[in-house]
Amino acid sequence: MITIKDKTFVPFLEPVELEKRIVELARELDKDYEGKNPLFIVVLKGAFLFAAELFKHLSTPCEITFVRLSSYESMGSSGRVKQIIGLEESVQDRHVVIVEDIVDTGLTMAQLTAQLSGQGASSVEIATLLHKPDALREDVRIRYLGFKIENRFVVGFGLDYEEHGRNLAGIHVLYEKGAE
Ligand SMILES: O=P(O)(O)OC[C@H]1O[C@H](OP(=O)(O)OP(=O)(O)O)[C@H](O)[C@@H]1O
Ligand code: HPA
Repeated sequence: MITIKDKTFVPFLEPVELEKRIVELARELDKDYEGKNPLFIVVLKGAFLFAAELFKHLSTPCEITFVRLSSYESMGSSGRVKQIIGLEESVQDRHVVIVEDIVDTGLTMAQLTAQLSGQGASSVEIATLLHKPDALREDVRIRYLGFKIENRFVVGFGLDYEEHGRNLAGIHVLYEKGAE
């Protein structure tokens, strides 16, 4: 068990499990994007560790860029997506892969995919480490998925609770009595 601020979290996905699955995702991406010079767009802050691990194992020639979007406040969605750092590159006629840490309500991904398609990308796919199907409120199609998880709050491996816990090597879930 670990304590972050006022909350207790318990281990949920170990670093070795994460790495194993991320290597598999990198292999799939290598196969699907060979010769396509994809543009990977990493959504900061949460996706920084997933992206780092993924790109270490990816060998297809590609470009990597970053945006910073924010919608989650404390332990819930604010219902609005703020663009803190936007995209510098043109996506016109590019094969784009969004690299995200988690798809929760789907609001962030629904807005970003619509924006990129509207800007003339040839294709837009989502690669996310985690997804909570029971929390989804938008029509979002995930092409590359690490783990489907229950609708419970998680931290670690890039994900935060009130900006803390991003540096944890594994994913931890909020401890709720009776939910273990
Ligand atoms: O599916 P949704 O309900 O839109 O939630 C997912 C988004 O929420 C988190 O970002 P957050 O707003 O916490 O910013 P951060 O990445 O800087 O922590 C996460 O990194 C996703 O981008
Ligand atoms: O479960 C979560 N934890 C941390 N950040 C998040 N952003 C969306 N869902 C989550």
